[in-house]
Amino acid sequence: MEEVRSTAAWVATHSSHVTVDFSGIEKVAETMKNSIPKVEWDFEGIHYFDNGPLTVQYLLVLDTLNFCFWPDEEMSYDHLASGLKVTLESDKFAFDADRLQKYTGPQLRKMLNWPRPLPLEDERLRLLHEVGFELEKSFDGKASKLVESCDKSAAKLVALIARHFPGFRDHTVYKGHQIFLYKRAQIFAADLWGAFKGQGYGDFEDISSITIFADYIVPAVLLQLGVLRYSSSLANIIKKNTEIVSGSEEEVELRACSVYAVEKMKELISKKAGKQVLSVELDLWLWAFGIQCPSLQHHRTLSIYY
Ligand SMILES: Nc1nc2c(c(CN[C@H]3C=C[C@H](O)[C@@H]3O)cn2[C@@H]2O[C@H](COP(=O)(O)O)[C@@H](O)[C@H]2O)c(=O)[nH]1
Repeated sequence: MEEVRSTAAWVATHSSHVTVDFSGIEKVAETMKNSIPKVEWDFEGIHYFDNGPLTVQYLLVLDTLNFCFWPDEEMSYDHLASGLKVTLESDKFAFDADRLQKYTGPQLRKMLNWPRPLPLEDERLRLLHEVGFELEKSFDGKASKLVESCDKSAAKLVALIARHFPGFRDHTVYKGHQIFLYKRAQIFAADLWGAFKGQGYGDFEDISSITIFADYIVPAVLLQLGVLRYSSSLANIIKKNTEIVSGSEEEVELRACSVYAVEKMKELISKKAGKQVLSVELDLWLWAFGIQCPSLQHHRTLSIYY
């Protein structure tokens, strides 16, 4: 999304807690120019897929709830993806718009096979209800209709989602400037593209316009790769597992500098390799690398956006 790229760049050129290290980017680009990383979408084998509209419904529900697992140290993304998959395989009407509007906490925990309250459980329910209500009101209850109305444009899909679903409006004000990150809206487009291998509901002419998804894993990976640098006070906060407030300068700089750094990395690798690399591909490689590093210390922000 252009407004994600340009506003993330504004943060990166005005930041102080997090800075982008271009020599780090150069080094990573140099190592990757010949072997551009290809991580398979669903490399874990945990997602529902039937090559049809029900998969689109599954991915929208998945990305409605795809945030903030860290408060429960036993919970991670794969519990969400696989729990929703099992739910849909045992009841193909489970994600119908009217059903989404009525789920309760105990029902959601049962879906995810979770023995205790989920992190931000009330918010997860509110967001599920919101998506069910809006799908019913504007898209005949079907996420596939939402995707069909975006003319094969990922950017249009992200804009449509931001317009219809307040819970996906991942933006903030940083030093008086509005910054757009749209992590869950963009990852929904990328999940469609990955699941359907660029065909059918995943056929986007402008998938190259999607940036990385500003979550809490990728910034930590970029720090480890020497692509990002943290101030000593920020490094300390993260080391002590102290929470960082949503909307704070530190949080916005962690997320936006990650987007900007990978956009720069993408440009450099594409130039060196002589062919276009996608941010979506770099993201998946960075994220997969991150979740395999058990010692990775990421920042902790309570957020419904990532
Ligand atoms: N940047 C980026 N962030 C991603 C993903 C994914 C999953 N992508 C699926 C698509 C294809 C693959 O096969 C994956 O299965 C989740 N996340 C974010 O990470 C955090 C979860 O971390 P932990 O608490 O350790 O599970 C949380 O903010 C979540 O929103 C990604 O791809 N990129």
